Amino acid sequence: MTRSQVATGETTEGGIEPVLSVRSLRKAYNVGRPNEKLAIADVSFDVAKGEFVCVVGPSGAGKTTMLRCLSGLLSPTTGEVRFEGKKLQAVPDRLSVVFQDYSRSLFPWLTVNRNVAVPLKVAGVPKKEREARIQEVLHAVGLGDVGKSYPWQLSGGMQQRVAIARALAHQPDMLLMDEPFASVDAQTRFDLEDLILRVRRELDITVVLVTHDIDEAVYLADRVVVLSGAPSTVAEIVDIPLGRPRNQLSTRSSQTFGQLRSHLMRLVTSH
Ligand SMILES: Nc1ncnc2c1ncn2[C@@H]1O[C@H](COP(=O)(O)OP(=O)(O)OP(=O)(O)O)[C@@H](O)[C@H]1O
Repeated sequence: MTRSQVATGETTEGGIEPVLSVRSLRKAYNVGRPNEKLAIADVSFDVAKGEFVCVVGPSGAGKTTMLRCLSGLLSPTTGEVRFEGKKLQAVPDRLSVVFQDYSRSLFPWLTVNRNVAVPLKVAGVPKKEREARIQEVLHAVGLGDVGKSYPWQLSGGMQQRVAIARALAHQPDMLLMDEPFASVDAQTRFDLEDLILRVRRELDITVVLVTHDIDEAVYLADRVVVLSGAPSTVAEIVDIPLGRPRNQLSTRSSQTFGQLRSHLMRLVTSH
């Protein structure tokens, strides 16, 4: 399947399914009540296996609402989301979500090892395998030696690494991330962006990441889905033809990066 086919949602004649398919997604809150609010009017796009797709849009465009619909945490009002060919009814096993607020997503009374173990215990992974996987994912996010610490003993960036490790522990095919680096300082943010690019490459996972930061979207993505203001539609799906691996200094200072950034900036501010 070519990139443009994925962007428009076509499948090839051979019928290769995208890993995630969003069709005519519409989401209203408080339907039938005086405070009914249409957050998403009509959004369609597909994500191919192994792709990194970022979603940007003006504040209040419905980015978080959309991500919740993509994860199965919220049901669309109309339209559908398919993950690995199946219509989403609940959060599927092969999908993990990382939210912005690590301080609320980690359990402060559990050590790092035990925080990462939670989804594995829920999934019934045997103790020995659980311990091996915890070591593996903590090592992958550069936290091999803090397993016995508590989250509150770690910096914000380290806590978000724990949240990422926990999301990776049950070996998802797809990672959904909602502003995952918004609560950390600029240098830590760059480190975490590079971390997620490396982990995604090493573990061969598909990523959809919502961000309000256009530079971050261009730096990370293969394609960027730009939402219009609420109630949102897709303003444009922009290909990011920057090579990989990317580098915080050289990629961000390239001419192509600057052109893509300006184009996206115009799209987001004009909607
Ligand atoms: N639980 C809810 N009940 C009612 N309205 C909601 C609810 N959650 C979100 N909304 C409304 O839906 C619209 C989209 O909100 P959402 O948080 O998805 O946007 P966003 O693009 O993520 O915003 P931001 O960039 O500011 O984080 C907003 O007008 C918001 O007030």
